[in-house]
Amino acid sequence: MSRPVPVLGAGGWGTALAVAVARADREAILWARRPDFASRLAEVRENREYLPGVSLPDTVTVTSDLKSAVAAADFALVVVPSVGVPELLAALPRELGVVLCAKGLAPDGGRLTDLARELGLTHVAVLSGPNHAEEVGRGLPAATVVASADPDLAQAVQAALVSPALRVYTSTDELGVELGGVLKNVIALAAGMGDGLRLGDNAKASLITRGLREMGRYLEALGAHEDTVYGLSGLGDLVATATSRHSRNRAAGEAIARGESPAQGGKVVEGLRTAGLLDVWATAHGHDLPIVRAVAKVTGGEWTPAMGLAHLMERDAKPELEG
Ligand SMILES: NC(=O)c1ccc[n+]([C@@H]2O[C@H](COP(=O)([O-])OP(=O)(O)OC[C@H]3O[C@@H](n4cnc5c(N)ncnc54)[C@H](O)[C@@H]3O)[C@@H](O)[C@H]2O)c1
Ligand SMILES: O=P(O)(O)OC[C@H](O)CO
Repeated sequence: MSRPVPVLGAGGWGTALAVAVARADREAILWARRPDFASRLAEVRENREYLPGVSLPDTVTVTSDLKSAVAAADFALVVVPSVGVPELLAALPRELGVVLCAKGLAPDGGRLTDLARELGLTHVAVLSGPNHAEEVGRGLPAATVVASADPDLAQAVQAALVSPALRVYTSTDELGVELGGVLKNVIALAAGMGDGLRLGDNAKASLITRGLREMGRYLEALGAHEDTVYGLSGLGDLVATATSRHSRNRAAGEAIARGESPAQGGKVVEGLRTAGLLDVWATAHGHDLPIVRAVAKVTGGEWTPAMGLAHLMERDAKPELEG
């Protein structure tokens, strides 16, 4: 019999993934950090704070006891915001497989997969794609990618999630899949700023296209497969996030451009943290990421959104395919 799948983190995405596991005819153990929150969720069977309107199936159990949640598992889905990933990974048994689902960076601006390995975890995978929790939780059709250097782990995760509502692909390009999800949040913030400034459809399409190019250049320079950026974790997630009414990153960008707070009701907006980390890291390593630079300057309070726009529009004219 298949073992239950621990889903560590009971925000919107963790809750939707636990429901997806149940839909794949597997038992899920949903771990929430706060005992009172876990008790309420176990009783009410609906995550009213982070994913209202989605009922937890009977095959999802809820706990705040991390040790018991992972005790019988081969692997766990790690679904807390990137800022909480180091502490959570440090508390897990070294032999456990970890599937990193956060679309963010480690505190030093590096990759969460590298951090996991530095902590002695050797079975590592990432899960990423155009996957708004609000839709996956409701069983609307979606596709996603699990990438790992360990093909057995990737296939085990695929089997634990695949259902008629969720098509799960595998990939060996862990770096490309991981960083696609990280970068698209920053481009989505820029798209939201464009919405807030009422820049129109041409601007949105141009930003997505040049954003994809910026992502592709960066990923390839770091060693990703050249096609990964055109897959679900790259183009797919960029489109889903830059255009969706569900996206917190897009909505945060729109709020900034309107002079409002980017906060999204206590829900994580990864791009706000990523933009600055990525700008510093990319600049230190000699990469030119103009959209990331503009978003980092705006979210860091140094530039207005209009200055960010000017930074992008007034760059030197050049051939499209050159950089
Ligand atoms: N929401 C989505 O549609 C979606 C889809 C794919 C990926 N993601 C990614 O998944 C990650 C989690 O996002 P989410 O939407 O579930 O977030 P969320 O804002 O809905 O919820 C965050 C959850 O994590 C908990 N949390 C916060 N800090 C923590 C810490 N230090 N340790 C343990 N738990 C902590 C919160 O209490 C809450 O339960 C993010 O990196 C996000 O980019 C989200
Ligand atoms: O709501 P966002 O902007 O964090 O995006 C959620 C997912 O990453 C979309 O795939």
